[in-house]
Amino acid sequence: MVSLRTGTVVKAQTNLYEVRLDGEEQVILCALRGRLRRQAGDVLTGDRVEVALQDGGAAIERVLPRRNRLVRPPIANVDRVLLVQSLQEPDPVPILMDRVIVQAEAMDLPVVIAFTKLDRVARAPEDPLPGWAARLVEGYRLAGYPVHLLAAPRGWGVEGLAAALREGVTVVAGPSGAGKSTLLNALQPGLNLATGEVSRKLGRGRHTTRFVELLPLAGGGWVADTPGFSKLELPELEPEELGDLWPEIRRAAPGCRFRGCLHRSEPGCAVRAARDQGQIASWRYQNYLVLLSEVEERLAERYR
Ligand SMILES: Nc1nc2c(ncn2[C@@H]2O[C@H](COP(=O)(O)OP(=O)(O)OP(=O)(O)O)[C@@H](O)[C@H]2O)c(=O)[nH]1
Ligand SMILES: [Zn+2]
Repeated sequence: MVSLRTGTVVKAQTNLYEVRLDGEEQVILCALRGRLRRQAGDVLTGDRVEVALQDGGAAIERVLPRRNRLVRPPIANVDRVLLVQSLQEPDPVPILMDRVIVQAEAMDLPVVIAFTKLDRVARAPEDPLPGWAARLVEGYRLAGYPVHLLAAPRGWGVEGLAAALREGVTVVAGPSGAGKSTLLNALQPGLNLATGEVSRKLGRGRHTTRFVELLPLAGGGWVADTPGFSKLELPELEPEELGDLWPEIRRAAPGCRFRGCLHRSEPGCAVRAARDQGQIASWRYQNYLVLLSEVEERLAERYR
């Protein structure tokens, strides 16, 4: 008797796959069905698969269509990017955050922002933030991103973030030392990731071939054990496309006088008007201009 079931690959290794069948807690080890075997490596962590269960054995029969896929880490069907950034040590560099966000936006991935180490800049979770931090949070909230403020070792903000990650698969991004491992440990007390471990797993060492694993979170949902978006390069795009990757610019742009407005110095620019009215944070707008120049320079180099 063969029974066909669907499930999710939680860990793809060479020719061996850990699959969690829908509706079950347990993870089973699967081989690949012949025809798929030639394309090993085409089955990724996060893939939705059809599994044939037959006395004693389990084999992946088919990979169901993917909604998306990341190259680094190799993972399919990502639901969101969690951008983790400490409020202090390392200090936030907003344009670096915006570079990560632009990459996620280019893939249509929702972004959730978690500012960690709140206890370094506030005595209590409700205390007002220093001005610079308040402007940072405000700018991202104006853009429409959910922003969480946390101090995981004190339990501040952990529940709210857990609720935001309850569904689907999350890939974490953020600089070394931002508190990613600390945060994941707070979200899944069984994990016991050594602090500093996430980046070691990043594979900054050249020879690391490691397998991405989806870890279940205590409050529901899954998180990839390997961070993504560590490259700060912008995706290939035309200058006119950059604004689409900034939600607050995207919303205002239809009001611009000229189609193809780059929102720099064109007359009748609704994006600049929105900035003047405080609907777009001026630092976000400035970062957009910096990245716009970068996109233009890269384009110019291509024709040189
Ligand atoms: N005060 C305070 N310290 C924190 C907080 N979160 C993390 N830390 C500390 O910050 C340091 C770095 O935290 P990690 O969790 O290792 O950071 P990471 O992002 O995983 O770092 P990499 O693995 O290098 O990418 C550790 O010493 C943590 O104890 C926090 O909310 N408040
Ligand atoms: Zn404009």
